[in-house]
Amino acid sequence: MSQPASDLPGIVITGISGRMGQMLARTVVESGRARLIAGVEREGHAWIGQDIGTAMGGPALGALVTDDPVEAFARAQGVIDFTAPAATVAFAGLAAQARCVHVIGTTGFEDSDLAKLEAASRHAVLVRAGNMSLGVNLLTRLTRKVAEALDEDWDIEVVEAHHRMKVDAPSGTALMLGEAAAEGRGLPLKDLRTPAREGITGARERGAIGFSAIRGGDIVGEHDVIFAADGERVILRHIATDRRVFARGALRAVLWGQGKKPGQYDMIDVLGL
Ligand SMILES: NC(=O)c1ccc[n+]([C@@H]2O[C@H](COP(=O)([O-])OP(=O)(O)OC[C@H]3O[C@@H](n4cnc5c(N)ncnc54)[C@H](O)[C@@H]3O)[C@@H](O)[C@H]2O)c1
Ligand SMILES: O=C(O)C1=N[C@H](C(=O)O)CCC1
Repeated sequence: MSQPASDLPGIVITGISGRMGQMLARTVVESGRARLIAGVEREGHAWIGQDIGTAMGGPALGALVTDDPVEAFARAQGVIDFTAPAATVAFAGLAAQARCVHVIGTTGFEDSDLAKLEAASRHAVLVRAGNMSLGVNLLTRLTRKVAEALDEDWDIEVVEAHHRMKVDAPSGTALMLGEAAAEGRGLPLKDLRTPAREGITGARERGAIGFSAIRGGDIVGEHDVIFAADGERVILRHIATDRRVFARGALRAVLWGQGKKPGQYDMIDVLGL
């Protein structure tokens, strides 16, 4: 891997040592369409001060890992952020101050976090999606269409599976698919969402949308949207086998966001779906 010396957009990756952080670093550098200028990690992390490439076990890239996002964002045009909700909310304020395009892949936000991201997007471009892959974003469109076409005789269930280290459930993708299904039914997801099932739950409520989560091994991300009626089922499925699909989407988003008006966007905007 080597970096082009040019006026390509400068990118900072937060959570650089993470599963997605490292995949993003490789994707940005290999693309030749952007310059990786710094990686951000938590204060006290073993990678602070090291070159990103050498910290990842490869050749040097001429970009360091830092615990100072303010300084790093000041030199950048874009921030790609797959970390954790509290970190992302803090980065959103700093990225907006630096007028960087902030691409957010982090999942697991509370409504109060989302309000803070909305506030940051008044000053800068923010692109957020619970899944940045082309396949899943296309699947949200298909889900909405199928939910529109089938009445409430068809029960909707979203089933997702991820690796053993994932900390949030349902996944951001499952929520995107649930929102798409609810949109197809003409209501917000909060009105249709079934609480997690355990014990004597009673029979299923007509029209509700249910979620189930599996956690195990190194599963990258699998999602089924099941439409179940008496005597037949329709199942829409996406399987991710490589995190590169998320990283490619994030790179596309950070390049797309350059020069756009401040506001909050998603991958449907980026992909033009
Ligand atoms: N939207 C998508 O397409 C997509 C795809 C994959 C993962 N994700 C989401 O991205 C997030 C990260 O996933 P992961 O598998 O890479 O997790 P991970 O635990 O491997 O990596 C997270 C990284 O963030 C760092 N971090 C946490 N707080 C920080 C802070 N305050 N400052 C700097 N760095 C900080 C951690 O040290 C870690 O290196 C999760 O929310 C996950 O659900 C989204
Ligand atoms: O590995 C993860 O964590 C993933 N998170 C996103 C989600 O919550 O849907 C996307 C898939 C991988």
